[in-house]
Amino acid sequence: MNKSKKKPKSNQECADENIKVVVRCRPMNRYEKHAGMENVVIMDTMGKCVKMQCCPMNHNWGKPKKFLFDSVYDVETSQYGIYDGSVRPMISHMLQGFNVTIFAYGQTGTGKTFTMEGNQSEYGIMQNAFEQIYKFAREQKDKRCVIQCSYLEIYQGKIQDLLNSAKPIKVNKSKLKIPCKGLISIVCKSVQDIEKCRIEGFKNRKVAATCFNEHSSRSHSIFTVLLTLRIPKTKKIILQSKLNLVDLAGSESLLRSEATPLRKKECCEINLSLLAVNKVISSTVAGHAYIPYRDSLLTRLLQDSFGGNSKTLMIANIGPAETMHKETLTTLEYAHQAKKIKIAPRKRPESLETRHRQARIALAKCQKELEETKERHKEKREATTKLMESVLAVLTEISNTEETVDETNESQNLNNSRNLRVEPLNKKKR
Ligand SMILES: Nc1ncnc2c1ncn2[C@@H]1O[C@H](COP(=O)(O)OP(=O)(O)OP(=O)(O)O)[C@@H](O)[C@H]1O
Repeated sequence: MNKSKKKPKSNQECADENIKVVVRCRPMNRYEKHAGMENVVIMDTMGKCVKMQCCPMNHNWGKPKKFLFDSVYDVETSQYGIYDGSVRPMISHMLQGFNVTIFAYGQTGTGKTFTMEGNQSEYGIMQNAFEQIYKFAREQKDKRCVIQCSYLEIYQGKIQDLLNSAKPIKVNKSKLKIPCKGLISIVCKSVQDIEKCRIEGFKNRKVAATCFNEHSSRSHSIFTVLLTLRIPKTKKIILQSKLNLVDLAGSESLLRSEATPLRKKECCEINLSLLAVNKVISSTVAGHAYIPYRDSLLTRLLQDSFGGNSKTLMIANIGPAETMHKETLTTLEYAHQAKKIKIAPRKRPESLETRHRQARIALAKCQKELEETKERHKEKREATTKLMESVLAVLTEISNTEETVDETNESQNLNNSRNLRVEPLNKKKR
């Protein structure tokens, strides 16, 4: 029998333009090199594919696992290389009015903070993004461009304002959307201003040495840039968009970390919130009606990036060493799954204008229908009145006729009775 087998869709075919997933592999660190570890990851930048060798530690050699992504960056890729290849187009979307989220995801010590924040010698995504945004702002000669920023971290299930550490952020648990009321937002007139905020906030982040990373972030951080473009005379907003730059804390194995009780507690919180991210990704991809955004603060804050009105870039950071094999595989599997999420962002404020226009059109349509119905009713009422009049006329005529008939009958009866001869009752007919 000639059974036509359905060709399985490759990840590229399922690709949704609104969520891009790229993978970046950091070089072996000093410790890994010193220990002479095997490299278990092959980064095929041209083929946009990551091949994962089976782990020599598990003596489980076989065919390497293959994962396709939107882009793949190997150890040779510079910070600017990843910016130019995958981040610049996202910032361009933001400058066109879309909300954009860029987040670094992966195991501890794989280079998430390095990718987002850079170091003294190389800019990270954040500084390069600021340059691009302010270049755009400078070009807006006849418009007023306002850029604001806020910077928060989620540490042990609490939100902390990194630009105003004195003020705790109240979490409104009943609200599903944005639970962080009171977060400070600073207007920044230049790249220097916004960079000052980033540095200031970065200093306030919870960082600690762990056995995997000397400067491990113990919290998830979200740096938000809000761009508003107005016409100076009318103050009308012609463009408003938001950029979320997210540096997630890395997942780490409790069993493998020789951690203090505090580090273990932090580790549990981090792993739980990352698990919540993974659950949100799985449920969204599976098309479940209920997506568990409420499982953690992180997923509540990132709700828009996974299923709402945002274009999203996920940078999955991995390490090449055999000791990280299991964690790298998990990161790649989740990143691969995230690629299948479908989101439909709308431009802002075009979306607002569009919605207003659509509402106006709908209103005009309703008014037209109302008028038509009124007209139809008027016609019907007139027809009904006419009909009623005709009915009345007919009824009147009938009653007149009846009266005439009655009168005729009465006079007839009278005549009849006059003509009647009263015969004696006892007279028999012959
Ligand atoms: N692509 C890279 N090139 C050179 N060095 C890198 C690269 N990626 C990471 N590193 C270095 O690796 C170390 C760990 O990186 P980083 O702190 O950014 O990891 P992380 O994923 O943010 O970790 P954590 O989740 O624990 O915060 C740093 O010293 C960093 O400079």
